[in-house]
Amino acid sequence: MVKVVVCGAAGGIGQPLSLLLKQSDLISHLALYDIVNAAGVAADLSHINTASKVTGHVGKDALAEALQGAHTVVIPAGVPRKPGMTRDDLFKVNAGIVRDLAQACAQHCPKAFILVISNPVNSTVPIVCEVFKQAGVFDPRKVFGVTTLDVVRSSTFVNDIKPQFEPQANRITVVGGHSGATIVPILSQIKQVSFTPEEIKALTHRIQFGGDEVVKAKDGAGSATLSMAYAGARFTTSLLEASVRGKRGLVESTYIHLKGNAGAEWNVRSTGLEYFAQDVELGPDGVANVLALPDLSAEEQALVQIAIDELKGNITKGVAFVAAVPAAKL
Ligand SMILES: NC(=O)c1ccc[n+]([C@@H]2O[C@H](COP(=O)([O-])OP(=O)(O)OC[C@H]3O[C@@H](n4cnc5c(N)ncnc54)[C@H](O)[C@@H]3O)[C@@H](O)[C@H]2O)c1
Ligand SMILES: O=C(O)C[C@H](O)C(=O)O
Repeated sequence: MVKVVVCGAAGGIGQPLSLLLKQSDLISHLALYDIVNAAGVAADLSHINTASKVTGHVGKDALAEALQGAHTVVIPAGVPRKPGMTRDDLFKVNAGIVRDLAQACAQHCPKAFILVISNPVNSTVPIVCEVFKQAGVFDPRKVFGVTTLDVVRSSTFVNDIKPQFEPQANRITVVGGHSGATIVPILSQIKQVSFTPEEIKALTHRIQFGGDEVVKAKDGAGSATLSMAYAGARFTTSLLEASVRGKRGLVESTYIHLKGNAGAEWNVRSTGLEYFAQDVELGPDGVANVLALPDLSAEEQALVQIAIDELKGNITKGVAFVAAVPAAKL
């Protein structure tokens, strides 16, 4: 029995993500939770003739029942950006939403994998970890900031200027975090095609600010939802393949709590950070091994340093929020 819960399932990401997860034969129960409309989304998806059962759970009183027995909880709950906003501007609304959902997870499914999509990811992942630490149930192998969209964009944008680069076949490591300058794609890894320094600069900038392209094009109607649903389903599927099916060698870039994860000592030493996005090998219990950073060009080293400086503030902000305003018992 593999129960996957989507918190924020009626939203712009939640609906297409739930549709994609309904197609997975790794999931036997898909539980859709939201403060509105989850019953309708669940009724709709439940008519699809794939193996999983779908249930809808609406409002805070239904959260415990949604989370009970969860193997994996995916969290895209919260408000998206409008033009002119940074992801950090979302903190004042989303921090409390994520903290309370994390508290409920710590209480009702403490062993579940928690996949955080809600922005600002650089701070919301520390919020989840701090809540789990307070509850005495924290396992650093099991909490993930979903940064897969940066990886997906990297392959797509490289292919846009180098058509011979196959975007499906080639995964690019993206390290750091998930916002602007904290997103550092390691383009020097790419050996199939070559770039001029100007191309590297332009590509890096486009990947770092890819989210802004969508926010601008949607013009007040939100941020990336469909590409995010694709990326979220890809990460969830990789994790399920590793943890349920026992598939080995699956690697994804993801933002994690470094300390307590195998292989992360090097990253802790080189970044001085508690959290960092990096390639990890997934296994039966989540993070099996944090891979060492690949060799970086001088430009990438400078970008990582900029990311580290910004991440420090993002992490401290999330940790301080939980210390100042502990989650309410649900
Ligand atoms: N990690 C990434 O790469 C990435 C990519 C795109 C968007 N995002 C973030 O994902 C979040 C959601 O984006 P969206 O476009 O789906 O927004 P949306 O407004 O369309 O949907 C959000 C959903 O969350 C629900 N919600 C609000 N409070 C809730 C609560 N307490 N419990 C459960 N559900 C709750 C809302 O009812 C809504 O259905 C935003 O914070 C956005 O910035 C992250
Ligand atoms: O840009 C955003 O605010 C949403 C998301 O983080 C993205 O990268 O598309």
